[in-house]
Amino acid sequence: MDLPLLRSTFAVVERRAEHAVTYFYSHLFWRNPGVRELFPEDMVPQRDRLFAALTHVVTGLDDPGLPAYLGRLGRDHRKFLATPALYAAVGESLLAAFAHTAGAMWTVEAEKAWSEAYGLVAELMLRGAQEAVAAGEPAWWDTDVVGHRRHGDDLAVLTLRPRRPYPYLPGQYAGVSTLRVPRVWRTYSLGNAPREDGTLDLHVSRIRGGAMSTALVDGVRPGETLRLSAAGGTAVSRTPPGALRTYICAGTGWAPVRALLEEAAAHDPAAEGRIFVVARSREYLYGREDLDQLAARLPGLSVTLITSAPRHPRRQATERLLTALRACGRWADHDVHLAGPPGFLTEVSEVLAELGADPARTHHDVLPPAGRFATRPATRAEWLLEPPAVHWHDPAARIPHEDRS
Ligand SMILES: NC(=O)C1=CN([C@@H]2O[C@H](COP(=O)(O)OP(=O)(O)OC[C@H]3O[C@@H](n4cnc5c(N)ncnc54)[C@H](O)[C@@H]3O)[C@@H](O)[C@H]2O)C=CC1
Repeated sequence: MDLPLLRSTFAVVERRAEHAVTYFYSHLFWRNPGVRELFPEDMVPQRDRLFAALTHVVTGLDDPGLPAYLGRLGRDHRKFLATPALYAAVGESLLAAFAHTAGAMWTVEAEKAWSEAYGLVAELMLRGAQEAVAAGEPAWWDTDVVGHRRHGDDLAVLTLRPRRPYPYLPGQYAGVSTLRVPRVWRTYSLGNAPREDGTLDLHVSRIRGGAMSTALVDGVRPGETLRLSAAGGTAVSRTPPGALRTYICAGTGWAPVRALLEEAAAHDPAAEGRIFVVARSREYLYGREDLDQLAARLPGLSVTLITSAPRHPRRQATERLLTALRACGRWADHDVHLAGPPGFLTEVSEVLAELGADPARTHHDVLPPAGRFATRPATRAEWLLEPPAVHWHDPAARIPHEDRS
């Protein structure tokens, strides 16, 4: 495959990404009546996602990990009802959009290189999907909502009972979809270690204008059905029994940490280390009872709760956390588990590295990809060639202007 040619044409297309994406979707929907209904109503996040995904593929074409990644992606895309015919239609429209946007750069060689590259991507994704079918894995898991507990105006913990066994590890996340917001999938961490009755918790923080989080916090009620996609994420426990560890979470980042603590309480109750729970204010420190109970089962872990002072911006809590982390020692000996808003993860990881924590032992979910569109919140949709990273929503999207700092 002609990588330099792929990259040089992509660089040209990328400069007119907005135009290319508009052309791509218009072409796709015009040529394939019926396909529009497979996509969410709000297409704006789709546009960002498409280019984030293309960037990932183009930059990673020579990455030996790409086939496995694309296989997982294909397996996951069954939830979007992605058929081989749809993969072919997407490829055709993508090439048409590139040809239109790249102008004089779109030579016969460039078209051949892109056609081959897309063919390979589609083949690897479809193979992943076929393997999942062969293994008997469903495209998604239907679950019944059996509990819905509010914590203040913006937070809710939903309890779901999957209708068939749902495999996952503590610390992982799942795509979630509700018919209240058709065809939209959002990622949420699973808030408990697997239970005997199979139920699992989602912790949801409402974002302003966020259709999915608003539906889950305000709308969804027990008795309704939610769909879950296959669990993903590598921020699972790798700490050997007895080794030191630190758990740091902010906001609903408490969910995966809670799951990891449940796992530790069951299998490694003598674990030693520390837990830091950060929230924008005392009212947002939800789940205190659970934390107290888990702390009692894990007496070797010290617990520190950190919030912003009343009427102070929410990020003051992060500054307070960083002060507390600087006062701790032996970072090189600790496995660290981090969960929370993307900006929080970036800032805390950097400080931890400065303090001597080993980045290879600092575990958190992948951050949203950097790039041209990265500053826009990608909140409510996923589709073919979704971006590589989990799109935790951008908390800035829900901070009122007067509270930004
Ligand atoms: N596995 C993971 O990493 C998980 C991540 N999340 C993400 O965590 C966030 C939770 O949202 P909320 O509960 O509403 O939290 P929030 O918006 O109330 O933030 C909680 C605290 O995080 C810190 N923070 C927020 N934005 C920051 C930034 N840009 N830089 C530094 N510190 C920052 C502040 O101290 C704030 O008080 C969402 O973005 C969600 O997508 C949620 C669950 C799991």
